[in-house]
Amino acid sequence: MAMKRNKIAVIGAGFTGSTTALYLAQKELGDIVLVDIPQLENPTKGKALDMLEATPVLGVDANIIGTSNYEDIADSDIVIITAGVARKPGMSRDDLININAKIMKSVAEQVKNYAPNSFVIVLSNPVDAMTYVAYKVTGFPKERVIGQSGVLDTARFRTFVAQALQVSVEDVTGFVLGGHGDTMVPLIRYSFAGGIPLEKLLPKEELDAIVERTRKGGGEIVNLLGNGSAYYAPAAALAQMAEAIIKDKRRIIPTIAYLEGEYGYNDIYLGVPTLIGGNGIEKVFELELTEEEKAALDKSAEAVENVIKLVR
Ligand SMILES: NC(=O)C1=CN([C@@H]2O[C@H](COP(=O)(O)OP(=O)(O)OC[C@H]3O[C@@H](n4cnc5c(N)ncnc54)[C@H](O)[C@@H]3O)[C@@H](O)[C@H]2O)C=CC1
Ligand SMILES: O=C([O-])CC(=O)C(=O)O
Repeated sequence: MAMKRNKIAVIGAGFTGSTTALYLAQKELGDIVLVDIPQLENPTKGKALDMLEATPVLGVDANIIGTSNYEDIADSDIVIITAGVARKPGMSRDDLININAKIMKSVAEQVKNYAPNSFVIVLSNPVDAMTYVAYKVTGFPKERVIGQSGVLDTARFRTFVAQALQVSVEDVTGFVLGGHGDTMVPLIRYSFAGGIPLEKLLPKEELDAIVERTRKGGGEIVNLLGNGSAYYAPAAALAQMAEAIIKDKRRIIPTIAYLEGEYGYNDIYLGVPTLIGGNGIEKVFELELTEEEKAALDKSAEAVENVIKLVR
């Protein structure tokens, strides 16, 4: 049997979607279908063609098309959903719930119809609740519907730690649990630089400040950009998750997973450490938490539950 390239659909060809498509092409992970609404069909085709014309210079083979026709996502192996509205200064991610839930429902219906065997990776905010909507509407098994927050949140944490220590970002690992909001729970106890616990390398006040900056990391970019939210780092996170599935890398990375009893929560999507490979989410790691850490996670889960309640 002839081998075929993977097919990856990216729904929403705005800042995060188009940047993700470019990273996917650069990593030569498969052919890419960029989808946006009919009113933006020409700009979407234009972005795709422009990217395609970069491939000879980049030295990668990937077909890239732009479309507003969902038939074009037929039989995609992976569908990345970035469709929706981004927040502006002064807004919280949760303020997007009504408008983005509507968009997510319509997109998830199309994914269910045209790409029934795909792995779905959700970015649209509020992302924990949007991943829940995608899961319910597609009816796909929980292993195949995954949300992105933790790779981005730990990337921000790692950046700030590396800056403080003046060391390579590669040697810093982070660990963030909970919802993708200001209540997220970066766990210092599980974070290291070159295997050395961060608590041995930085004073408590400095670590506390890094935790606080990480929690508000999305808002920091929103305030700087003025009219939209982060996209380079979020897109890099999406490409890493797609790569983990396509190459069956069996990476241990934090993702937004459906919980059925893990950490004491039920019928909720929440950020937790997971094993990601060729079958999607292959495992949720349940760790012992201190009382203080568990209380912080409970608070974050409650904030997520309050939003999911609105779409359940
Ligand atoms: N989970 C996370 O860590 C992050 C989440 N986000 C979220 O991702 C979403 C996208 O952000 P950006 O790309 O910056 O926004 P953007 O506004 O640049 O792009 C969104 C695109 O979605 C399109 N769209 C709307 N309805 C659609 C539909 N039914 N089908 C296809 N496309 C549709 C819009 O036309 C637009 O082009 C936002 O909700 C944002 O809050 C952004 C960064 C990080
Ligand atoms: O802050 C936002 O609205 C976008 C986002 O989720 C992030 O950059 O973490």
